[in-house]
Amino acid sequence: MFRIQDYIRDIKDFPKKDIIYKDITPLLQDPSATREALKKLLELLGDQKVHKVVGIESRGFFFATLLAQELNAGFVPIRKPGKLPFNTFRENYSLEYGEDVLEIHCDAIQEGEKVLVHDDVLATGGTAAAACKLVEKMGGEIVQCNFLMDLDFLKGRDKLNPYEVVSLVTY
Ligand SMILES: O=P(O)(O)OC[C@H]1O[C@H](OP(=O)(O)OP(=O)(O)O)[C@H](O)[C@@H]1O
Ligand SMILES: Nc1ncnc2[nH]cnc12
Repeated sequence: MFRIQDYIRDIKDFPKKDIIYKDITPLLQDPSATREALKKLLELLGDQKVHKVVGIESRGFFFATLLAQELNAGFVPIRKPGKLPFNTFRENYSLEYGEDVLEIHCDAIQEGEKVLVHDDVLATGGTAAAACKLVEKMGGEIVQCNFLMDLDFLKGRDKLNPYEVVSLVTY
């Protein structure tokens, strides 16, 4: 039986002391495990219509592009500041080990589009909440926020209260 946790390894004190970093590169290296994880994310979405899949830099990009292909939806990157070449909207946020800004292209989402937000890890929820704010500012409707894993002790779900939140494994 497929267990995603068998493909996620803990790296102690990365990128800072006292952080146990959840590394998904073992999952990405294994095509059948990647397929299984993708299948499970799609099962959790069900038959909800999606126009755009938003992936959050950088680890959110991997599965967001796969999800977009499977759903016949567009892929939209949300990136760290200064990386997107066209006009952007931006949002400040804080995360488990620092502060940052996220940006999205101003023409990436149209009013009324249904949007799936994907990232690899839900930790404090600051990143995903900022991504959702950007989407909603543009008139997008969040269908679901999905994650490979969530770190329950950091209470990220509390920041995503209005949305449906799913993940493949909870730590
Ligand atoms: O729920 P939060 O506390 O906001 O944290 C979760 C975010 O932290 C990680 O990204 P990171 O900023 O480390 O960037 P990376 O994906 O480029 O490694 C992870 O991929 C999520 O995007
Ligand atoms: N512990 C963690 N491991 C991997 N990504 C993260 N993003 C925020 N916290 C994280």
